[in-house]
Amino acid sequence: MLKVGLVGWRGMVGSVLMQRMQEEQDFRDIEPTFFSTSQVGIEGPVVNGKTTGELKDAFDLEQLADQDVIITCQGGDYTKAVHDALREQGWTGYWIDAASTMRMRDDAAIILDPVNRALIDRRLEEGRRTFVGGNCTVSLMLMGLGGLFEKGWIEWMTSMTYQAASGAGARHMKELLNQMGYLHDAVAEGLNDPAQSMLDIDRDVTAALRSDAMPTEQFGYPLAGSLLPWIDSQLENGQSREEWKGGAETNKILGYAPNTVPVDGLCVRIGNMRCHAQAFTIKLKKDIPLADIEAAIRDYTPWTKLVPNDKEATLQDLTPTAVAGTLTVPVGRLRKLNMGGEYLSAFSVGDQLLWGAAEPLRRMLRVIADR
Ligand SMILES: NC(=O)C1=CN([C@@H]2O[C@H](COP(=O)(O)OP(=O)(O)OC[C@H]3O[C@@H](n4cnc5c(N)ncnc54)[C@H](OP(=O)(O)O)[C@@H]3O)[C@@H](O)[C@H]2O)C=CC1
Ligand SMILES: N[C@@H](CC(=O)OP(=O)(O)O)C(=O)O
Repeated sequence: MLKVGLVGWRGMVGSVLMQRMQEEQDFRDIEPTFFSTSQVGIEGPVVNGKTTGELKDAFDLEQLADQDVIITCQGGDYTKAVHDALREQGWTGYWIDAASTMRMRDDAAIILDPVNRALIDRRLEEGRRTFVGGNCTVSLMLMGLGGLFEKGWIEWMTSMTYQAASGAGARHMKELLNQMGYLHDAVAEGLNDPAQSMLDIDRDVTAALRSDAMPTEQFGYPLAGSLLPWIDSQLENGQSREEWKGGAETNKILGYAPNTVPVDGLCVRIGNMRCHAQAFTIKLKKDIPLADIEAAIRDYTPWTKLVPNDKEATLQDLTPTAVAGTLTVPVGRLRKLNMGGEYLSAFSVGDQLLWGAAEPLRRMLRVIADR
């Protein structure tokens, strides 16, 4: 049975991974060992009713080297500290990672098997051993629009994102809720007073947003009642790193040479919990009929869902409220823009902790276990 070491299973992405692995009975086919960077020696999790022993030290290269597969959701610093050191020691196991650190390395493949299973199989045949989950917005975009790439119809694309707090981690999700509570508390009395004007209430909300008492330790700025048009670090060309990933990772996942299909846009954090949404402007190579476009999207993966471009269906099915906690990736608002028949608009939503983070990792483990 495959020996699998799990690191980072307690975090936000890791807990969703654990939940999905239990739902799908993945633990039946592996011998798991749980590691921690901070809780060594403490009892590990109970998995499908079975205890898993004491937590091992996630920096103990000898214990790690005993694994056939290591899955980590611990983050980039851990990857930097451990991966290369383990390889240098001669470890030839499979490393499956959620962090972005190694995504663009030549010796690593980005995994999103409903989209690039053939490429993953090729890399396995070539003897590659390092597999990394894609950036959440990129993976969710491809789960929705991969059918259009497969047809070769896209010349270029912009993606304007509406990204959830969960992309920044559990503590940020808590802070978002605390910010919402703080704003509500600041005006609760006035809200219940019919004599209070909305203008006065709004003024108090703005004052609360700007107040030093607004909880902003994690994000650094108010997100609730506002938005943050910058995600990840700053690059010299004015892009955020999150925006850069759109073009770089899309082309790598599809096995294209860099920038074969240019993808760029603006990435924005908004006040929702765990679903990333994206608005796309797609420049088609030619004027493809809308019905053909809809068919290519509808049939792409079992999880891709075409939402008719009407108001009721859109507000019912194309929102974080409808999608959170599910694997469905709805795509809607499909219409030709006034710029001409080659210009298509689209909108999609996806749970960034599932297809955006945990799901491709557990499915890669399955691919390896089934070999
Ligand atoms: N592919 C993608 O799009 C995404 C990738 N990621 C990647 O996954 C990494 C982990 O993200 P995320 O899960 O949000 O990070 P978290 O901060 O939620 O968890 C990371 C680690 O923090 C430690 N930790 C300390 N205190 C606690 C606590 N109270 N509860 C739970 N864990 C705690 C745990 O390690 P220990 O048990 O060792 O103490 C845990 O594994 C990111 O750094 C990023 O690289 C994240 C989101 C999306
Ligand atoms: N940066 C993403 C989440 C994430 O961790 O992405 P990446 O794995 O590419 O660093 C967000 O904040 O929504």
